[in-house]
Amino acid sequence: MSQRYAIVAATFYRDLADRLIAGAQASFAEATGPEAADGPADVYEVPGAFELPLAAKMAAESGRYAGVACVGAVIRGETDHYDWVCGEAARGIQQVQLDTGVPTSFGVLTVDSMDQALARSGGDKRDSGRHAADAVIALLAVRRGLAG
Ligand SMILES: Nc1c(NC[C@H](O)[C@H](O)[C@H](O)CO)[nH]c(=O)[nH]c1=O
Ligand SMILES: CC(=O)[C@@H](O)COP(=O)(O)O
Repeated sequence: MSQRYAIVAATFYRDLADRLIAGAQASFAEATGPEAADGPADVYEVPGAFELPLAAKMAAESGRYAGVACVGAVIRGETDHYDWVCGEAARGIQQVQLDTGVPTSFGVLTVDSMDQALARSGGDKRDSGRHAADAVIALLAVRRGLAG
């Protein structure tokens, strides 16, 4: 039975979420191979990045997934709301993986503009969705290495 993964996506910016999900799915599919014909990752959606940690915790504790990739985009506005959303998403996601031992990655764009977000979701800068899945795969490889 090939490993299964969860992608938890904040859809505050729908188009950016779709780009990030596609990147994560591509990475998980490459890691799993063709046996998972319907794709090795299940996608769960939440309204915004602030909800990512609890959804990731639910997925990690379900026992169904080898790892969880969290994706989303937070774009700075006029107030300090950006700081609170980003900070709590990052802190919460990190706590999930430390508490559960299930690799749970941070693929949340924290940017000042839509252009910056587009460039980092499969544009000319990077694909943070793919990187989030890559990080899950890498942590699972560390565990396999330690298991001998
Ligand atoms: N401004 C952005 C948000 N804000 C919403 C919060 O994440 C949260 O859903 C709300 O406070 C209710 O708890 N979320 C993003 O993902 N991106 C943003 O730019
Ligand atoms: C990141 C945010 O929450 C942001 O979109 C909110 O915008 P504002 O700070 O102008 O209220």
